Amino acid sequence: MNVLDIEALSVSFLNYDRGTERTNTKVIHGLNLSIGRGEIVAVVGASGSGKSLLAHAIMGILPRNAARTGEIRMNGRLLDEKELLKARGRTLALLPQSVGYLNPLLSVGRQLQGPFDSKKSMEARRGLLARLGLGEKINRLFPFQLSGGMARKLLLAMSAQPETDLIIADEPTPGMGSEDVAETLHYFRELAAGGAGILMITHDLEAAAGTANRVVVMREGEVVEIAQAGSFAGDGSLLQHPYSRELWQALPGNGFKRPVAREVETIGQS
Ligand SMILES: Nc1ncnc2c1ncn2[C@@H]1O[C@H](COP(=O)(O)OP(=O)(O)OP(=O)(O)O)[C@@H](O)[C@H]1O
Ligand code: NI
Repeated sequence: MNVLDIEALSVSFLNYDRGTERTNTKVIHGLNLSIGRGEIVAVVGASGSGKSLLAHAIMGILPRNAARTGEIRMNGRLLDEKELLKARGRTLALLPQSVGYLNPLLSVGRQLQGPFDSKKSMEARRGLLARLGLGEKINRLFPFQLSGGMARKLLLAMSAQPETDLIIADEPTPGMGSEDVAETLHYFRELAAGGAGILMITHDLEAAAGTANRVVVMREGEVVEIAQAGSFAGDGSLLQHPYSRELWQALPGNGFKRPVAREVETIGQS
């Protein structure tokens, strides 16, 4: 059984313009995705393509003005309100994209230990921080005293739960040095080896291709391709969609080719 099954997920926002006029903006269109036990699936795509909203839809934390259709199942069970309440922070973990999720008024030590966290989770978290080079001293610091990379490590540690089946990591590594990035990716591989499913949203296509089993390429709310990670190699000819190839070829090691902007494509076609 898969850890995660998403069927025909769509998310749209209802916005009120000029008082009474309502506009409905679709930001995710008919998305299908499954993650098996022990599998790492990366999600890549330009800024605004809907990656974080996908994460928030799975976690059940979309903003109030968002409307969602489609089905999301975890371990075969529909993730409705009741299931989400049981799963979040236990079998379902989120590593949020923004360090703004940290409480500015709590020291690191106090953020790290929620009221219901077991000794086992605390051991996992402290162990992870130590692996990332952060010792006990960090406990006394407050979020404003942390560098971007340190804050990111704290978020990673806070997401650690011994019973996690599915972890949604939204940009886990920006601001981290290369050794810490490698350590973080290694940690995800360990989690996967233990049977967890991992959805890793990232701008780092090389890290995605080097760590994940499959890579989901999103553009403007749509999945253009779900590729085997190994297809991101050479000149990208194993990739099905031109946009996936563009992303791959835009990397410094692959020629730095500038991606063709959507507008230019459209003008070219008309
Ligand atoms: N509360 C909201 N109301 C209306 N539109 C929203 C809201 N939140 C997000 N959007 C829109 O949904 C789209 C997708 O946003 P999302 O945050 O998922 O992008 P992303 O792929 O995570 O981008 P990034 O790589 O910059 O993190 C964007 O166009 C954004 O403007
Ligand atoms: Ni995002």
